[in-house]
Amino acid sequence: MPDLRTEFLDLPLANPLMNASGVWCSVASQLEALAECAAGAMVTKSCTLAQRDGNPEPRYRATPWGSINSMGLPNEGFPYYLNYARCHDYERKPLFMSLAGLTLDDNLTMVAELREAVTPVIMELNLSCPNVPGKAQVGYDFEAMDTFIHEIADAYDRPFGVKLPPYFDIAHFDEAAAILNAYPQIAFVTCINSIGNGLVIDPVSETVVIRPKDGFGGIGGDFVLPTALANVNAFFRRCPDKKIIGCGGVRSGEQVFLHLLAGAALVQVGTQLFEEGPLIFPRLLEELQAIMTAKGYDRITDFQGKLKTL
Ligand SMILES: O=C1NC(=O)NC(C(=O)O)N1
Repeated sequence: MPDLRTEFLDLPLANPLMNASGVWCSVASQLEALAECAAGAMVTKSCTLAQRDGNPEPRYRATPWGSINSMGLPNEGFPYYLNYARCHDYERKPLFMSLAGLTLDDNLTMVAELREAVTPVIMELNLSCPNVPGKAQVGYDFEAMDTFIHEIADAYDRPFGVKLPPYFDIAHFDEAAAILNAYPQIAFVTCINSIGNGLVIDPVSETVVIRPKDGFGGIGGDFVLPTALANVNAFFRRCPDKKIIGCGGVRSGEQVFLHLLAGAALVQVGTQLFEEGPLIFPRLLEELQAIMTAKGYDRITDFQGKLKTL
């Protein structure tokens, strides 16, 4: 039976799977379900300094190929998730905490408090929420991204990671990686967040399917897989001293396999977890093991990051 165990930042994990921030991780009951499920790690919903209701509903819609969402960062506020982080059983699995402050100052306030808190939680700095009306994604403003990371790295004393939007231009992969490589404290890069500001239209009602922003929202699911794999592999090639966490388009063991092949150390599940719940994890692990058995791989490192080119 192939061995799915792995490690991340010197922590042992039962397997490389975890939820994507925002899915099944907003309140304690969901977080407890993730702590008990088969996933090797877990991350909290991106939090802002204060509690937020988020955007008006309907703000999420599943489609045959994935999903569109404009949640607008609804969350219980930083203290709620910091309290959960204090109570989490780290022997069971690592916990990541996603921060998405609406301003640099808010992020610095949260990071300063996280620094003081005695907890082994791993910080994932979300630079890529596409759904807060009027707020451009920091990940698409390289000067702002450099400033945010510089200030936050200064204010925080531990390794952390960043959640990036998808990039679509080689020059942008180069520029983003150059910024990240200037900060050894950035231990990992999570690629990708949803593809921002897509538009799903119902042909029968001739209407958009979500209320916020005239129906514009982040796209997840099957359609984003090639872009997710490209971003994972682009940063895997450009940031040899950092780990890459893959996110986007995972609905079966095959896509987990592809993310790992492209260079991901861990793989996050979003849309399909939203639809299927935490029982998706045993299914994905079984499917991944079947693929590894068929290919004669005994462990993840037998193929991780070993994508071939022609
Ligand atoms: O970073 C985020 N990405 C998304 O696709 N949606 C959520 C949100 O809107 O809260 N945040």
